[in-house]
Amino acid sequence: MSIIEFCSVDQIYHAGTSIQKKSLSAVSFNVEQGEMVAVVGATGSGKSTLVQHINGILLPYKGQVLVKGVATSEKKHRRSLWRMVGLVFQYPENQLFEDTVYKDVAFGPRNLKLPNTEVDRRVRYALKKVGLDYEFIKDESPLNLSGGQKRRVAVAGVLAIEPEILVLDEPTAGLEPRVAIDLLRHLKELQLENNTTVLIVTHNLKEVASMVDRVLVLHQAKVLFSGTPRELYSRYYNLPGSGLALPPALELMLGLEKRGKKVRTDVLTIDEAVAEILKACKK
Ligand SMILES: Nc1ncnc2c1ncn2[C@@H]1O[C@H](COP(=O)(O)OP(=O)(O)OP(=O)(O)O)[C@@H](O)[C@H]1O
Repeated sequence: MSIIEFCSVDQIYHAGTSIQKKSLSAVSFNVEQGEMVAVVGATGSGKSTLVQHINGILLPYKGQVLVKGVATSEKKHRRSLWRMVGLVFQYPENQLFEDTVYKDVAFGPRNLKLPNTEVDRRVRYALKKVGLDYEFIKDESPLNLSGGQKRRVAVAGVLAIEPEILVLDEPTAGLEPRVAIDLLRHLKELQLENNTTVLIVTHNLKEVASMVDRVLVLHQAKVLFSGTPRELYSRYYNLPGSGLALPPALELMLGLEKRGKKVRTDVLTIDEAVAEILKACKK
């Protein structure tokens, strides 16, 4: 059984009014336990709408979303769904409201009525997972932190709930590239160490292409493609309107191919591109 199943899901905002808007149309896909999936697509394609179905903030207008085999619409399972699925909204740092980092990260576990020792363990664990030094940062006011630090604290607040499924809507938006890559690296570690299922909504597939197992491309409320990043890039030209940018390593390979060099055109990383260039030089 897949951990997440979307079965022919339609979503309509303001249904039955003159301003109704279909933002998901017959969306079907599965996510396996422990997978890391990127959700990409042009602005307005339905990415945020889609991920808000996973913890039941939005319920399907038609069809079903199942998490561990249970429909998100089942009221009696709501609490366990919220514990299982951690959702990090766009710009989550706007929701930091406590006077210290410690209290902010502890908010979720305290809400779960966990004993203080367990709350403390989780705060330490979550801050470490996002690359922050517990002793250094725990008593700081969130207001005094840099943008990147605030983002990490906000993500730590969700990690402290220890969700089995972690959904992040544009987690690197507005961060400088070095900070963004570091945060993504920590999310990858979390996936690999804890078998956490991770879904990342992003405009920047280039940034995550080498770390995700699968990419889901949305286009005008529909799933246009679901497969590995390599499969996606090898079919890139068949995906008009997806608004995808190529990773620099792949652009380099396509440039070489245009100049008559026989190189692989499914590379994702600079290391792979270097290996191809060295091979081409030897020929
Ligand atoms: N609360 C809402 N009320 C009405 N329409 C909405 C609402 N939220 C989103 N929409 C519409 O649904 C469609 C999908 O929006 P959504 O935010 O899911 O797209 P997205 O792919 O996440 O876009 P972006 O990349 O710009 O964040 C858009 O046309 C949007 O205008």
